[in-house]
Amino acid sequence: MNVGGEHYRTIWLKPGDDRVVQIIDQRPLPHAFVIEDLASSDAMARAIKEMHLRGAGLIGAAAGWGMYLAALEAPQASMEAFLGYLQAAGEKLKKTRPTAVNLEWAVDRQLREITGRARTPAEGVRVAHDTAQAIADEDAEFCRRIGEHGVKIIEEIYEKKGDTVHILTHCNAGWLAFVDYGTATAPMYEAQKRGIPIHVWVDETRPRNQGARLTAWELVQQGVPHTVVADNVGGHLMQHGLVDLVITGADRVTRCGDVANKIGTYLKALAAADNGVPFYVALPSSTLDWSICDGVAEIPIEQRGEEEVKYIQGLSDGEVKRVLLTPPESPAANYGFDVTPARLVKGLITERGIAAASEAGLLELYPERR
Ligand SMILES: CSC[C@H]1O[C@H](OP(=O)(O)O)[C@H](O)[C@@H]1O
Repeated sequence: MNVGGEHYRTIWLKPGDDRVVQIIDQRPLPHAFVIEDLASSDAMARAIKEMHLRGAGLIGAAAGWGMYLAALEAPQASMEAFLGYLQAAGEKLKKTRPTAVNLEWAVDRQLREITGRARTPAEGVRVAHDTAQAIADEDAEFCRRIGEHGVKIIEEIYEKKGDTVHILTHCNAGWLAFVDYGTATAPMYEAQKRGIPIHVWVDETRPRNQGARLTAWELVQQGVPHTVVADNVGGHLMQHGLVDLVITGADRVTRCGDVANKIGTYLKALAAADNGVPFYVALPSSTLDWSICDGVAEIPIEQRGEEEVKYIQGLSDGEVKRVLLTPPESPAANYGFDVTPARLVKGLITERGIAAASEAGLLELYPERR
């Protein structure tokens, strides 16, 4: 990914100090670009919970590196004490955010690899390091492949239309939400590379405004034409033929194809269905939860603090400020995610190809899950 012409990932081990993980702190974006050092598993847990970093794939990679930091700080005297510390650190990391399944998946993968491959704490540290790096590299590679599969949808629309393809996206499922490329944005970047003219409608995504702050910033960095719209504009745009395609990310997708994603996604899918606009969801397989089918009943939905709804942050006189938006007495509710039923999803763009949003469709791409 591109920041001021320089290539960055969203998370990496600090050059020259392999006891420190570095991340892009997403809180001051788009007004300041800040790199943060994280030197303990507690610091990583805090960074996930307080959303210094966010997005399903990135919190998975962060959990992987968080377990590596836990391995460094764990007692090294016996394997039993070492593993006990890692179990507890894993539980702490898993509790930070409940909806994106990547977090749980990365912690469990680390525990499995360490218990299966290490005989001493020193070996455990090495395995934790290699596994964290593998999770991050895999995330980037899977997103790259999602771009290659997803671009075919854009290409097809362009061939029929012969004019700019207008794509609507919600929240930030871009490279900031993963290790590189992103999911919803990967097909857009691939289209741009292939010379297909695109324009992106960016939902602002209240209350934290990941669309207005992060997706818009990413698209500026990549030079992709886009327009930020208030969250409620999508239906109007679709009614007037101004959206050819919707692509969003996902935080958890059930084996039956139900999709949990940022609050407001469901309303976009309803509007898309009513207007015959294809609604696609892009995700790596680390976002699939094979253990559940009914997303509305079974996916835990994160509720965050009311201050995220009541206050808004922006740049004023060169300073990032936070101002109160509501009467101070009004209580606010902050549901972070909603579930879009599989019937509203035209297809799931994965690293292995595009699947129908159904158990049969997913099993065709992932036969080892049968
Ligand atoms: C597919 S991950 C991007 C994703 O991240 C979101 O949530 P958050 O910013 O709260 O971590 C959201 O659901 C996006 O679509």
